[in-house]
Amino acid sequence: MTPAARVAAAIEILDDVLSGQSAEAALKTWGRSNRYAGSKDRAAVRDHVFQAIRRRASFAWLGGADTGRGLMLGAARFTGDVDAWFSGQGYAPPPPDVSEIGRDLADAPRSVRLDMPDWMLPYFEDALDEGADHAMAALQDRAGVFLRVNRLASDVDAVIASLQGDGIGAVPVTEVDGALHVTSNERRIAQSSAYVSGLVEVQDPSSQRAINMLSIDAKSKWLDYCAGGGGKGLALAARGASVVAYDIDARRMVDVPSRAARAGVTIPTLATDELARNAPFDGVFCDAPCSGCGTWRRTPEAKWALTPERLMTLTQMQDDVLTNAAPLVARGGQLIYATCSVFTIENDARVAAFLDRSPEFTKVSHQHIAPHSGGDGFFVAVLKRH
Ligand SMILES: C[S@@+](CC[C@H](N)C(=O)[O-])C[C@H]1O[C@@H](n2cnc3c(N)ncnc32)[C@H](O)[C@@H]1O
Repeated sequence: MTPAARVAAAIEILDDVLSGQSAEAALKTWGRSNRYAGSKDRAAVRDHVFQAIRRRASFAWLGGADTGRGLMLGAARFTGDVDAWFSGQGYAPPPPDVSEIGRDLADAPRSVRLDMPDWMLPYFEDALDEGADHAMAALQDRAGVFLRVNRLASDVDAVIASLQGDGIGAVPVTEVDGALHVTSNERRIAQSSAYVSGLVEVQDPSSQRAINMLSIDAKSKWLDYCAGGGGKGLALAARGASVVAYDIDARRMVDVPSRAARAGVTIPTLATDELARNAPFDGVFCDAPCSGCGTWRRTPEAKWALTPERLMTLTQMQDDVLTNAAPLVARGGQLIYATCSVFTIENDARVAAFLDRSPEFTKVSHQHIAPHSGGDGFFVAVLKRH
């Protein structure tokens, strides 16, 4: 496919997304009916689609319409590719006509320039003050790919050499021990021998930083309470903890046993009625359900889907998680509350409300990580039970 034909494909897919399909579903449907497209074409089309969703407001402003064509025309005006992408030759979309007037981004409202729903601006300002615009701007572009070196099985230098052998470039992330930034051929990771043999896991450096700051005694007993795919539990196990996993939706944990086996550890999964009999735990890690606003570079559709009502529902779920997890913590043990959000209402405010109703816990430390730190936005608080 020519670069312009890829843009034409992105326009078609974006129209499906704007009419309500998820980007993954729309990409899949397009892929099925365009089997001639090679892996590089598919990757390029996917990148166009996700970037247009990340920058939906500013691209629509520049392109003159909130449609597939408007967004890609805005993308072309943003990168200076209008003549190359919109030539009308071959499979290229037709050139812009007089009605498709672009507007100058300098004249756009701040929420459009930052590609953020208007109502969310105060939430970013409240949490990040001067850093708010910088954080929102960081969410306008694609995230990097990062790995966690499995310290039970290898070390940073050996992993970098192994990845190099598979043609993949990676460098250590400054200040996050054991984290690597993949600098080339990131799409080969899942086939690389380092990945297949469990020397690395894909994990954002902010999550790694949060686990690194915890004090974890060897063989101490930990519960990954909102386990999902088990990312946090795997990192806890790599620190020497003995880990079990729980998620209210057991189907989300389906990959936990195989990921654990690949990493050379065992992480049993528990059902709700098994929690109490396996308690108490030295540590309970609650990676709570949240807006995910710190990760919106990876999940840009979520940025446009969040509503004030949904945010309030999430805070209730966060309170429930803390309330239900607290009795599972041993006396002297740790309760960890984490989100991939930067909003105060999901972070400090939830911890404060929990401490108010739970006098047997005190806060030991907490960390806010903004999404312009190199990794995702993240929050972690360490609470101790007396
Ligand atoms: C942020 S995700 C977890 C991501 C996961 N820890 C990881 O590293 O990949 C939040 C998870 O919390 C689960 N969850 C929501 N409410 C819960 C509750 N009351 N108790 C336990 N898990 C809950 C959701 O099913 C979801 O899988």
